[in-house]
Amino acid sequence: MNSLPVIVVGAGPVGLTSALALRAQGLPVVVLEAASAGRLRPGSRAIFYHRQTMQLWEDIRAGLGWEIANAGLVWSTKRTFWGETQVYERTYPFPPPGVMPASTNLGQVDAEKILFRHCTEAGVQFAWDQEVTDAKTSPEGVIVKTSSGKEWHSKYLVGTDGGRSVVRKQVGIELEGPRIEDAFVIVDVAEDVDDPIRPERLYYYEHPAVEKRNVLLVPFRNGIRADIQLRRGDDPKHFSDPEGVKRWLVRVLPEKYGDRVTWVSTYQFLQVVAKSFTDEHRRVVLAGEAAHLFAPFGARGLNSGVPDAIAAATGITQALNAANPQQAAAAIQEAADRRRDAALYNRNASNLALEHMRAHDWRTRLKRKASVMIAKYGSRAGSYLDSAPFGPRAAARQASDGIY
Ligand SMILES: O=C(O)CCc1cccc(O)c1
Repeated sequence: MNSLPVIVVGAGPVGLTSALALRAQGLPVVVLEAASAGRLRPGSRAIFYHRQTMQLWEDIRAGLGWEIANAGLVWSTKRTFWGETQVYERTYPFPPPGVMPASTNLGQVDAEKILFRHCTEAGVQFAWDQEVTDAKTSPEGVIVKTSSGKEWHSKYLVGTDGGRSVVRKQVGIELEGPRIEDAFVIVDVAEDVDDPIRPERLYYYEHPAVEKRNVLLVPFRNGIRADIQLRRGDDPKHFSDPEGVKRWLVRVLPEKYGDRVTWVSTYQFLQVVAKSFTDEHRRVVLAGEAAHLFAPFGARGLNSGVPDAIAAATGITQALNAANPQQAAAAIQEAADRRRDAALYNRNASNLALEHMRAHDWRTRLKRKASVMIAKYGSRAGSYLDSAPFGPRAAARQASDGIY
């Protein structure tokens, strides 16, 4: 059987980005996807794309970053409350023409539709209904078996098949890290386009209408994401079954949204990173959720999956053009190590956000309380309260040239 230069496993946003980045290098690409053509995954999932992410998309495919920027909703005001008191507000000016917004907000399903169209226009080949059942690497390449009974041979493979990645398991790479005990319920509601809420990101510590639970509201194009942080001892079902969702949702959003729920999910977040982003033969590179899973606060999931995908494509291109096998292996290892370093940095950033929200440590509780007391006298304390639930603003500098 002829060996393809590279296969991508998984047609989610990171897989589609890998495919486009490989096409940008002039390589033929086949994407294997377990689902059938046209599948639509429920839920908003990733909704928040940083400017760097849109710029990376624009770099690999002219017009793509801008299309996603324009398709999304740009909220320019963020506000934070402690109980009933507003402790911070900031409004950003709209960027001048030609400058990408600092972020845009678009449901992952809609971003995927745009990425998929660009992939087909760029000549990416898709093989649907191809659930990977077996993946083996050797010094020569990769052999993948799929549920359809087909066997696929390639020199390299990008594993973007999500948190339960079969590719990762097949090549014997484990995820390391904890599961956070606190539970969060995340709800999407459809926006009322004739009478939308103001496009503002709101964070409430101790929301008075929901017995002092923390609540985050993030508007995105045609929708709003509402997250509630449950208390220890709360029964997640009480907040996530249809009646339960409605009970708390209509206390944090106008009543009409109680009948506009489109998706509900309960999470206990994993904060895990793969032990290695490549296999022993340097033939597979893991990217996105196949390589790391973080809590969404700080939006470091897809925003780091995109640079993972591009690093994998660059490493594989270098390996295919390398003068000898040692040089090829070094190119793959370098890409894998760089993105693993970035993932460790991103996990730490996400851990800091979670620790701030959970406030299990007395020092965090003290710092938060002190900040509330002085927030009315200056914006620094308020700014801390506003940004801390999302972790440090900085991207993974040392690890990834300033990208997530
Ligand atoms: O305000 C921010 O910087 C991030 C807001 C956000 C967006 C999407 C998901 C999430 O958990 C937080």
